[in-house]
Amino acid sequence: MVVIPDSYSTSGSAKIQRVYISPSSDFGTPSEAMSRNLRLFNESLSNTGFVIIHLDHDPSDIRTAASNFFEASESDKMRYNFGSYGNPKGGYTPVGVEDVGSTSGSETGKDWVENYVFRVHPDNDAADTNHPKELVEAGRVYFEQMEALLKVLLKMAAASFDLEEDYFNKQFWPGPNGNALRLAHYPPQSTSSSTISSSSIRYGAHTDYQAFTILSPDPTDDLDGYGGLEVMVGEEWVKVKSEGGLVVNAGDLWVDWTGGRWKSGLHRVVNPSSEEAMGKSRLSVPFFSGPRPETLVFDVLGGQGEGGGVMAGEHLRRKLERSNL
Ligand SMILES: O=C(O)CCC(=O)C(=O)O
Ligand SMILES: [Fe+2]
Repeated sequence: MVVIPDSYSTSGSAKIQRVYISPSSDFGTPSEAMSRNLRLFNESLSNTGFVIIHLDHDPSDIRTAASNFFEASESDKMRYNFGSYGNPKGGYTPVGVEDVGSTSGSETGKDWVENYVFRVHPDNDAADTNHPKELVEAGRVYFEQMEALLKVLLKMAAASFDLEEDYFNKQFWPGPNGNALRLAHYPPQSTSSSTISSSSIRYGAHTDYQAFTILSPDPTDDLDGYGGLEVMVGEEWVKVKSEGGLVVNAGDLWVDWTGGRWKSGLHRVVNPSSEEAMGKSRLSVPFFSGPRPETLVFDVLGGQGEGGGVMAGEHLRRKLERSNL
């Protein structure tokens, strides 16, 4: 039984809503509860670009596998570096390479994060590249859970705009699509790193590049002094309190798909402010989703219009180039 905490108030009238969903939700026969959830989902994404999803979910296996991996020495981890961040094979990227803020014009310098990325689909099987076995096994299970949830979210999106149930799902499957799992590890900041400048934060302000991102945040994010994920609502940075839910946000493509009705919320990960939290690491697990790269994304309500539409893969490529400069 999942208990949903009270809906999440932020500044002004814009609220990040909490929505309970079950993976077996049938959007073809809407019930009263379902209509309410759909309304909150739509409202939350329109006002903030974020929504918190509560469901039966246990990320402990992937979190344990990721923590074990990041504990290894730098040279061991570098054996799994297969190129720049965003390369098709994924793999390990050390601290001091990515600068995600530059994709949205914010200047905080290199991000204080190391990460591991992989994709699982028939034409780009994670097992074909030399990924660490323990990570891939736990990752494969988690990836499948995220894809199941994504399918439900895409149905909710279609229902929000009175489109046929599989309107968006058909743009993702059959793949290969833009889905990718990222394991993000933010090392303790009490130990200084020469690759990082003093203006750096854990992850600079940015919007996500594709469709939905489904994030399992670090549970300590809810505590005061621990930093963590923040989203810009109106003119204010607001701390995202997941309270056990998964944080879902709409990436840039939703702005194109919805003609701007849904926001691609600007977000960042800030440094801890308490002495205690500075000595702790943070681990988050975002799952990014995107349609097949050749998908032309245009306003589903307004039509394709004059020269409208953005090619999903092209948009992703441009954003990744900027983040690695
Ligand atoms: O670590 C987090 O909580 C957020 C990560 C993020 O924004 C991203 O990977 O795009
Ligand atoms: Fe993000």
